[in-house]
Amino acid sequence: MYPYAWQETTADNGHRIAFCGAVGNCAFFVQPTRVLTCERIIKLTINLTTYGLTNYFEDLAQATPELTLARIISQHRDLYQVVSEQGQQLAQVSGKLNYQLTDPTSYPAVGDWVLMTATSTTDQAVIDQVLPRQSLLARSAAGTGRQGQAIAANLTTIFICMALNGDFNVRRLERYLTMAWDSGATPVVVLTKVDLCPVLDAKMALLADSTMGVDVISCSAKTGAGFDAVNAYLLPGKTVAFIGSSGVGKSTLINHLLGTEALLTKTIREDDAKGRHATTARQLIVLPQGGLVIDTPGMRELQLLSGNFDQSFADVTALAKNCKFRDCQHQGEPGCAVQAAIATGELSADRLASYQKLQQELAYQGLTARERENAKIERLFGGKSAMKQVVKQVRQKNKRR
Ligand SMILES: Nc1nc2c(ncn2[C@@H]2O[C@H](COP(=O)(O)OP(=O)(O)OP(=O)(O)O)[C@@H](O)[C@H]2O)c(=O)[nH]1
Ligand SMILES: [Zn+2]
Repeated sequence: MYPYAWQETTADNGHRIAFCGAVGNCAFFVQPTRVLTCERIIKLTINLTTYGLTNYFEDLAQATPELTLARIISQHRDLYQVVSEQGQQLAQVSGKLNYQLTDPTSYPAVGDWVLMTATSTTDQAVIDQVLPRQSLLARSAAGTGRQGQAIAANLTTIFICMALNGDFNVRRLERYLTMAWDSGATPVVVLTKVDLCPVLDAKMALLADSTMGVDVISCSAKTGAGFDAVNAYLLPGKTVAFIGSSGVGKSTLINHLLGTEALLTKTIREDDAKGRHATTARQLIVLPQGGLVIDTPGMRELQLLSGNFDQSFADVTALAKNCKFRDCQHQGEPGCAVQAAIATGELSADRLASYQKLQQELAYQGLTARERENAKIERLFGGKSAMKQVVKQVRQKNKRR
C-alpha cells in the first residue's frame, strides 16, 4: 500500500474512513490517527479521473459498454497491472487481440487505456482492445528482431532532462527532441544541476537554435530552483515522463514531485529485495498534486525509432524547401539553400551534421541486420563490389609492407 493512494472521508457514525486506491475494495473504520479495526470490507469504486481519465477515453469506452475500461499502470513482459473502477488486477492480451496486433508498438504499454472483459479483481483480466492513443513514446528494440517497442502511452508532456555539467550535449538533446515531438506529446527541456554551472547564459545560448518553440527550465535539487516550474505542468489528470541519460537527476526530480524523498527510493529497494516483481514495481505514479508520472525501466535510455524533423529541425526543413532539387541531400549539390545558409552563418554546420546523422539512423530502422549492413556498405563504399575492391587494395597494400 502506498501512502499517496490513501483517501479519507467521514463515516455516518463520525469515524474517519480511510481507503486505499491501490487495494480498491477494502475499507477500514479508523479514528483520525490509527486504524481501529477492519469492521467490514465493502466494494469501493475507484475514481479513474485520479488516473488521468478524460472525456476522450470515456467516450470511446462508452461505445462498448459490455467491456471494462482500465489503464495500464505497469508491465512485466506480457503481463500487465491495470486499474479499473473495481481496483487493480493483472491482465493479459486476449488471443484474438494478440492475433490482430501485427506491429509490436501496437501492444499495450504503460499509460494505455484498454477495454477488458470484466472479471473479479482476484482473477486475471483479458485485454480485448487498446483504445486509440493520444501519444506514444516508442523506441527501437535493436537486437530483438522487433521493429520497435511501445514505452509509454498517452503522455501530455515529456520532460527531456539534461544536466548542465558533463552531460551537456546539444546533439543528444536534438535526438531526444526529434523523438519526443514524434510521440505526439509536448517536449519540455529540463536543464538539471544548475548549481554546478557557472555559465548558464552561455549554455542557454548554445541551445537556442535547437530549442526554438520549446519551454526550457533550469533547476537544481540543491537549491530547489526551477522545481515549481516543473510542478506547474503536473495538473490533475496530466501524464508526464522524464527521459534523459543516467545520473542527470530524473529520480531526484520525481522524488521532489512526490513530496517525499523516501517514497520512490524505498519502493525500489523493496522491489529489489523481492526480485522486482511485476506486481510491486510502480511505473505509473499518482502524484499528490494530481498529475501522473510514468517511469518505466525502458524509458531511461532510448534509441530512436521514428522522428519528427519538421519540429525538431524546423530551421533546416524550412531552408531545404528552397533547395533546387527536391531530394537534395545538402552535400554540395548546386542550388542548395541549406549549404548557402551555412556559408552565411545563418545555420551551424554542426546542426546540419546532427540532422543528417539522425536521418541516417532512422533510414536504418526497420531494416534487418543484413539490410542494415548492406545499407552501410552502400553508403561507405557505393556498393558491395566497390567494397570488395577496396578490401582487395588494402590487402595488397598490407602484403607489400
Ligand atoms: N549538484 C546536484 N546534484 C544533483 C542534482 N540533481 C540530482 N543530483 C545528484 O545526481 C545523482 C544522480 O541523480 P538521480 O536522480 O539518481 O539521476 P537519474 O537521472 O534518476 O539516474 P538513473 O536512475 O540512472 O537514470 C544523485 O547523486 C543526485 O543527488 C542537482 O540539481 N544538483
Ligand atoms: Zn540542399
